[in-house]
Amino acid sequence: MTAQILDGKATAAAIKSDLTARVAALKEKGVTPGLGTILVGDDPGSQKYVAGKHRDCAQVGIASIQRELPATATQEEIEAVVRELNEDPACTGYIVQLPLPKGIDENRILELMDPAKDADGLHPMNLGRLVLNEPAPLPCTPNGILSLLRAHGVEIKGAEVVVVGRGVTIGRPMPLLLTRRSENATVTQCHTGTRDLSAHLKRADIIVAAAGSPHLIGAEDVKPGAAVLDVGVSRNAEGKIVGDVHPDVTEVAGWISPNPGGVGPMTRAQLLVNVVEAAERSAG
Ligand SMILES: Nc1nc(=O)c2c([nH]1)NC[C@@H]1CN(c3ccc(C(=O)N[C@@H](CCC(=O)O)C(=O)O)cc3)C=[N+]21
Repeated sequence: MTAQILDGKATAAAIKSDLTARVAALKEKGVTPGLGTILVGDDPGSQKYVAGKHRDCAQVGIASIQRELPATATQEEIEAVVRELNEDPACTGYIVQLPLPKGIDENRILELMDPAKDADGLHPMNLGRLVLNEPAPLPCTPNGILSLLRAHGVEIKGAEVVVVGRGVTIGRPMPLLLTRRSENATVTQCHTGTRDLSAHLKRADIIVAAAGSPHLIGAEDVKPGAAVLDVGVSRNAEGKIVGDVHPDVTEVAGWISPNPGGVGPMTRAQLLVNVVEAAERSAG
C-alpha cells in the first residue's frame, strides 16, 4: 500500500482563494487587514518563513508590515516594537517570529502583545481562552493540521491520536484542539520522557509528529492505514528539510503529509485566517 498525500500546498491554496474574496469584501467596508512580523536576528530559516508569510499576504491582498531587528537587539528594543505594532491601526494582527535570540525573555514579549492582534494564537490570554473553550484565535499549526485532515476526509471523531512533542506552538495546544467536543478525538501525548513510544504509535489512527527529531518514526511504528502528519523541521548538512517521519512510512500509512508541502503551507494559511478573522471582528 502507498499512502495518499495530505496535500498542504493545494489545501492552503484553496484557503487562500477563499480569503482573497473575504479581504476584498473587507476593503469595500474600508478595512484593509495588515499582518505585521517582528523578526529578530539573521537565522536563514526564520528569514525564509517570514518572507513566505509576506508573499502569502500579497497573494490575498493583506498589507505587510515588516519589522527587523539585529541579533544584538535588547529586550527593551524588542518590546518597543511590540508596543508600536499594538498602537498601529494599519496592523490588524502580527507575530513575533520565534525563537528569539538567547537571553531574551520570550514569554514577556508575548504577554506584551495586544491579544486582539495575536495572529499566532500564542498569547497567554488566547491560550487560556482555548483551555476554557472560549472563542480565540487558534494556534496556526495545530489548526492547520485539523484543516488538512478535514479537507481530505480523514475521520477525527473517535480517532486515537498520538501527538509526539510538547512544544508551545504544536505539542501543547494540539490535544486541546483535538479533544474539543467538535473534534472528539482521544489523545495520547508522548514526549522524550515516554517509556515506549513505539507501543503508543502502533495504536494510533492519527500520528502528529512534532518532536523535531529526524526520522524518529519508522514504518515499524505505524499501524497500516494510519494518517501521519510530519511536522518536524530539522535540516541536514545541505540545509534540506528532514522530517520526524522516515520515508518508508509511506508504505504502511493510509495518509501522509509530505514535508515540505504538507503542514508548513497550512500553518501559513491559518495565520492568514487569523488575520482576516480579527479584521472581520473589528469591522463588525
Ligand atoms: N511566532 C511564530 N509563529 C510560527 O508560526 C512559527 C515561528 N514563530 N517560528 C518558526 C515556526 C516554523 N514555521 C513554519 C512555517 C511555514 C513553513 C513552510 O511553509 N514550509 C514550507 C517549506 C519551506 C522551506 O523549504 O524551507 C513547506 O513545508 O512546504 C515552515 C515552518 C512557523 N513557525
